[in-house]
Amino acid sequence: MGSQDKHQVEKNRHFIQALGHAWDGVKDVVKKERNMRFHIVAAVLVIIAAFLMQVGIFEWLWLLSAIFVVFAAEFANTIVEELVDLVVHHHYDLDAKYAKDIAAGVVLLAAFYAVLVGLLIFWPRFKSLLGI
Ligand SMILES: Nc1ncnc2c1ncn2[C@@H]1O[C@H](COP(=O)(O)OP(=O)(O)OP(=O)(O)O)[C@@H](O)[C@H]1O
Repeated sequence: MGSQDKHQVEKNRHFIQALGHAWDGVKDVVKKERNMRFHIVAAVLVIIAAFLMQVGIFEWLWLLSAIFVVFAAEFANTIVEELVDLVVHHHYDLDAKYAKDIAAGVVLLAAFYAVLVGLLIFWPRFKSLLGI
């Protein structure tokens, strides 16, 4: 973990310290989770496409919301994975499997939602670009 206060267990003393720990959390998820890096690449591609196709303000809102829903789902999934591993220490456990599979399901649903939003916004533009 990236924190400078490696052994801190008491509450944060000030906002900047809390912000530092929150930023460490974001960096850790990006560093440790391959899927998170995949989501970031996909989000950058969507943002480039949205710029190129000059989508409107409400379409930007839908796209950005979909991106953040996927990011939030991946963060929630990582929290569940870390907590389960903390409790069962990598031993096989049916409840652990249940919790992790549900957490992964949340990411799947979020990704499905994002693909749907992307299709609704980009498909009509692709169609007119391709002349079909
Ligand atoms: N302790 C456990 N007991 C039982 N099943 C487990 C356990 N740990 C993981 N699994 C099973 O393995 C799957 C993948 O585990 P885990 O999510 O830890 O790995 P991952 O591939 O790194 O996930 P992600 O791709 O979301 O980061 C889980 O969805 C679950 O089905």
